[in-house]
Amino acid sequence: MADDIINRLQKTKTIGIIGLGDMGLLYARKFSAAGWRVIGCDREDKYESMLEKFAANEQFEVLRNGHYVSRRADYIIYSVEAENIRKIVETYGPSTKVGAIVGGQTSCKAPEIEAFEAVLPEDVDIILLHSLHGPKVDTTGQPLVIIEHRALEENTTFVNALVSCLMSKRVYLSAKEHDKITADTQAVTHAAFLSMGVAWKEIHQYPWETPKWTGGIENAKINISLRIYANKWHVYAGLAITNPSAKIQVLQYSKSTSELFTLMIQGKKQELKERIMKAKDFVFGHLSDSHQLLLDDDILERFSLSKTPPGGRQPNSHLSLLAIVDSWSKLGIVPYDHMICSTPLFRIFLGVTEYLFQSPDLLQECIDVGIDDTAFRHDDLEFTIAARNWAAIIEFGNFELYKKEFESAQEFFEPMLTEANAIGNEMIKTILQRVKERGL
Ligand SMILES: NC(=O)C1=CN([C@@H]2O[C@H](COP(=O)(O)OP(=O)(O)OC[C@H]3O[C@@H](n4cnc5c(N)ncnc54)[C@H](OP(=O)(O)O)[C@@H]3O)[C@@H](O)[C@H]2O)C=CC1
Ligand SMILES: O=C(O)C(=O)Cc1ccc(O)cc1
Repeated sequence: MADDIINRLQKTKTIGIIGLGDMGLLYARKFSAAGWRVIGCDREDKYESMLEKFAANEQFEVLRNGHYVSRRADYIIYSVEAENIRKIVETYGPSTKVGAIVGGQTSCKAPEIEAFEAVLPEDVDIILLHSLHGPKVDTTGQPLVIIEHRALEENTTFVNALVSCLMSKRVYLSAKEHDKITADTQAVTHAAFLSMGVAWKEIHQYPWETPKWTGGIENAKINISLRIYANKWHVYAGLAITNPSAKIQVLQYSKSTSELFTLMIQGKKQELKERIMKAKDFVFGHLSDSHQLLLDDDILERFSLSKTPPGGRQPNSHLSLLAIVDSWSKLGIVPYDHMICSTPLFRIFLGVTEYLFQSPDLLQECIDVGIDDTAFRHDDLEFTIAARNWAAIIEFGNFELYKKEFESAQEFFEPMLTEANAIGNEMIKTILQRVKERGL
């Protein structure tokens, strides 16, 4: 975008952020550093502490509550818990400045739009955002979804001028398209790693202390699972529970997991192999011979949390990876089509899955282990139960139970979360660099 347009807009426009948590703060800092006038607030009862925290050292202004932000800002971004979006918009929406634009950063757009349409005056435009990464990830090159739901052309120009400082890859979608794709790239991805965490907790094992889980693929599973458990439960609960497509997809993931596991314990090797090969063909069949793998086991080998030198890759049934390919195939999803809304975690999940399915010997080894080796039976049983439990919690939309399950595993992993986050950051940086080099 031309600098003169940005400069002109910066002289007249004010950006408002309601919710100065992790993502709101990221936006407030980025926009104010780029020269925009930014005002923001968090919950009113935290006003004094927010002033203390931010007034002296930040370039944005902290106000008492969302009314003060709404009446002054030309673009107001709600960056609050998904569960509460309706209530919060009902509180501050009527105070929106005449002719302003309103948007939100919540991870599922159907409830956000519903709230805005129900509450906002008609003279207010609606342009939604969703940065597809966590608050600690560099915004450069990451997907940023923009949903121009109800907007005059001059207002879309303004929002595009504003977000250009994030240097993200802008993706224009409808709210419906966004929710359908992110159900896969986010909700199911999280369901898989949440289930791994619960399974480890249930068998009372820290995977970095057990030689069974060594090697690159295992490092990716461990680091990502712990990365999720180091975050806030409401982010994951909100994006899964409020997204209707997520319920269907997470349920299929659980169904695929239990059906594959059943074939394993029944010893039905031929049936298992046929089902896996059929799913493989659907998901990866279109890749050309020159397709370069997103990841390989070696590149992930060094990101280990283990204190003892890595003993090299160990055989595993990789039920969690077999099940994602089976569920993509059952739902008719080609995950490569979802790269436009990919998060770092999804790219890693797809990367390790692709590696497994594109390495014929490794895939055969999984099938053999699944059928002939009982070493992973208990783990796979717990994984199957955990996947079903998450699917039920999401299907019934139970935030309280989600929180309880999440925090119980979070507590189990607590001693390792800081270290896992640090190593996870390094792993993600390396992988993103590689993905970038390949222009993906
Ligand atoms: N974290 C992530 O990786 C990403 C999150 N998102 C989405 O962005 C949104 C924000 O997430 P995130 O920043 O991580 O979460 P946080 O919990 O860090 O931030 C939300 C903030 O909003 C505050 N808040 C609650 N009610 C009000 C209110 N009435 N007025 C003003 N502020 C209020 C919260 O206060 P309190 O905690 O006291 O309730 C909290 O500080 C969520 O919808 C999430 O799904 C999107 C992309 C990435
Ligand atoms: O990459 C992930 O899946 C994360 O865990 C971070 C995240 C969480 C919520 C979002 O809406 C977008 C990104």
